[in-house]
Amino acid sequence: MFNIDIKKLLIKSQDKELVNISFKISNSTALIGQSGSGKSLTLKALLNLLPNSLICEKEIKSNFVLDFNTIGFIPQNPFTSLSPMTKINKQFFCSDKKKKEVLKLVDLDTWVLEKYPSQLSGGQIQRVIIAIALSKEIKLLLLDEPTTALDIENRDNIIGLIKNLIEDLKILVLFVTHDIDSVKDICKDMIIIKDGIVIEQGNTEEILSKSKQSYTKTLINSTFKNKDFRK
Ligand SMILES: Nc1ncnc2c1ncn2[C@@H]1O[C@H](COP(=O)(O)OP(=O)(O)OP(=O)(O)O)[C@@H](O)[C@H]1O
Repeated sequence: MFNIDIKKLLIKSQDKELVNISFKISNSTALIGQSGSGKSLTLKALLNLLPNSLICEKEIKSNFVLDFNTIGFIPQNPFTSLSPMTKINKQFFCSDKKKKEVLKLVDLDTWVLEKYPSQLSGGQIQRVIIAIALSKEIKLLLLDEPTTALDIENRDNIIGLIKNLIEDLKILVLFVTHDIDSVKDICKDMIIIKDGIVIEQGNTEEILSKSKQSYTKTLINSTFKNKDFRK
């Protein structure tokens, strides 16, 4: 199985330390924290897409090469993520055979290839974006609140799809979300961050049921609806 050991990730602006964390990913892992806690910066640092105005120091060990070919990224807003004037077919960079294969993985038929993004629903576009990510041989999938812009039915479908993909493809997942219900469904591990610092990390079920950290408890209580899960 793949694994990543982020021994050091320090992100600073000219006058402020924004993120200073270390964590391991050897499973499907959720990254949870309030707005402004440093989740998106962490993903951008892994993608090497931080703005030039920020300083980043990182020390990462992994048992595969971490680059654009091995990392897939699913953004928050599917509606602005694809080129609006280009048919879906031209937004893939792989063979027709591979397109068919990955569209099947996300439960879409090849008819979508002849459509423009505006002709698809939000859930369909998010599936296309996941299919594009899977058209490379990725080993790590970064998800940045991938269901925020979707209605509840599409949200549940996409969460179900991601869960199946993790099980079938055996890839690592780092899942940024505010939705603790879906963390329970998808992620074996979780990392809680606050103001750029790791507050707690470990097994999801243990943290959700036994955390002693007041910050974690507040996060869980404010967003976690399925109370029966907690003991
Ligand atoms: N380019 C930048 N320059 C300076 N500070 C920044 C920059 N980008 C983000 N920040 C600051 O870094 C902190 C972390 O931001 P980040 O976007 O990672 O938060 P987040 O946890 O993803 O929040 P949200 O859940 O709202 O998306 C915030 O205080 C933010 O204002």
